[in-house]
Amino acid sequence: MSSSLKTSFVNGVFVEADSQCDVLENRNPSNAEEIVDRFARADAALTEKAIAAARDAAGSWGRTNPQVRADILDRIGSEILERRQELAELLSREEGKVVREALGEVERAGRSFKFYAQEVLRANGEKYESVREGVSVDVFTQPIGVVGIISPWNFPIAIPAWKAAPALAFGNTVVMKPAELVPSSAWALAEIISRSGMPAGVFNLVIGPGRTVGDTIIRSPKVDAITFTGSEGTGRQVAEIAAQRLIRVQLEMGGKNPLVVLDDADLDVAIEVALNGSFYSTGQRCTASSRLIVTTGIHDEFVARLAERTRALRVGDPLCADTDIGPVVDPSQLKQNLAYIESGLQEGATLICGGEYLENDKGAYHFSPALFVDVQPHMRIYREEIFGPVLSVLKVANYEEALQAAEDTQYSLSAGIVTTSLKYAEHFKKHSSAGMVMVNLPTAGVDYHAPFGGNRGSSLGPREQGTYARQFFTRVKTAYQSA
Ligand SMILES: NC(=O)C1=CN([C@@H]2O[C@H](COP(=O)(O)OP(=O)(O)OC[C@H]3O[C@@H](n4cnc5c(N)ncnc54)[C@H](OP(=O)(O)O)[C@@H]3O)[C@@H](O)[C@H]2O)C=CC1
Ligand SMILES: O=C(O)CCC(=O)C(=O)O
Repeated sequence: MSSSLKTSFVNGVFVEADSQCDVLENRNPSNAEEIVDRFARADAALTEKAIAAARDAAGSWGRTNPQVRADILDRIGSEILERRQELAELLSREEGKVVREALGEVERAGRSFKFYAQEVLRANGEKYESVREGVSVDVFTQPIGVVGIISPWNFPIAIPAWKAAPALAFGNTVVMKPAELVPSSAWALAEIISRSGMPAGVFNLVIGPGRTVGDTIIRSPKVDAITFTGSEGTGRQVAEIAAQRLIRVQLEMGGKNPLVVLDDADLDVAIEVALNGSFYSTGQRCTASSRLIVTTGIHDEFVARLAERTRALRVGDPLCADTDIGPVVDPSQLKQNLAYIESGLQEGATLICGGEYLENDKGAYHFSPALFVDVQPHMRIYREEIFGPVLSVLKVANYEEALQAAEDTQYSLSAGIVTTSLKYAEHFKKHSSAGMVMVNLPTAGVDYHAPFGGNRGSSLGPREQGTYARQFFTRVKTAYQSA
């Protein structure tokens, strides 16, 4: 018997489709039996409708009184924050993040909307003195138009929020496609937006595969800009199409982030920073530290203590308050983690602990955090993004070698150093090429109001978040006028 399933939010209406269609089952990575929700996958035709709605709404939304936009964004932020516990549990069930971290993520989403509610009212523009007599020059920013948002699975509500909030605040309309693994948090966000007073067509959500829904968005002549977070491979495809179409693109992709630990480090701080940055969120963060670069004097004691703490991490149900590490997001990511463990062993690294699938009666994708030593810079575990709780330790002689090793990567998103030396801390902040540098702090877990992004293979285009987001989500107009 057929029934209706949710599929998309288009032009202010929640669209349903026949359940005989292509059904997307959102499964709980902690419990193979549990289906969190079911959706009908949208097709290219429905995606085109969402894009057309966004196009039609763009002119009037761009001209809306800023106070109206500010109030709407503020209401969205308030509802997210009021419902943080419920939304965090939903997020844990669909993605596997422990509920403590999920709460932090939901708060970040709510606060992003509240931040951009204020940014709407920020002064916009500059006045220049012209080099010509009797001429005035005004420079100000305007909306780009229709923004396509393609988001990944590892931050199911924060990334959609930190992309949608500035897009909408600065007067653009949105067509969003969340990752297929995590449609429910995005759906909850669309429901909240639908109650906020946002006019029809301004925000649209399309649930469906990257190869159809995502592809339709990036190729549509009605879309003016694309902001994407995900793998480097898909990012390159998005950038190539955007380049052909001469539209602007913002990419946040991978990382192989180094954490340098120097002989003078406070060991307790170093252990906490390494555990958090490498293993929390199951290592599924583009900012995770997956390369630990440790100087010889501290290496052995540091590794011994880190291994002890790593073994003690509790891998389990993300909804239990005492779980440290939730499941891997899905079987294919689990397979990828296990393949990297095999590769590390074959290439001659020593696995001190972890790296195993932890079988359990619920079919959860539990994987024990892994620590490799005797790592060489050419090894795949040291060079490639694993996106799991797998940490490789490289031993180096001194700070200079550590900095050189930290830089030896195609990526350049986040980099950290643990030291008590002001001299090395200052030098590292200046000379690391990473977009974000941390001193005595984990490489992952950043503020919602400061610029976010990296260099080389990690990012392309202007920074996300904070006041810097205006650079991507607006265009600059220079107006000359004769007096
Ligand atoms: N930097 C980061 O934050 C992230 C990095 N990754 C890395 O990527 C690896 C694979 O993860 P995965 O989820 O497959 O990453 P993808 O890059 O495939 O997915 C990211 C987003 O892009 C969409 N997409 C996929 N193909 C296309 C396409 N041809 N056109 C337009 N959109 C598309 C996806 O949709 P759909 O879900 O339907 O495939 C998803 O919404 C991970 O192991 C990790 O290394 C992953 C997530 C986040
Ligand atoms: O570390 C963070 O706070 C953000 C990480 C992130 O954006 C990502 O993994 O995609």
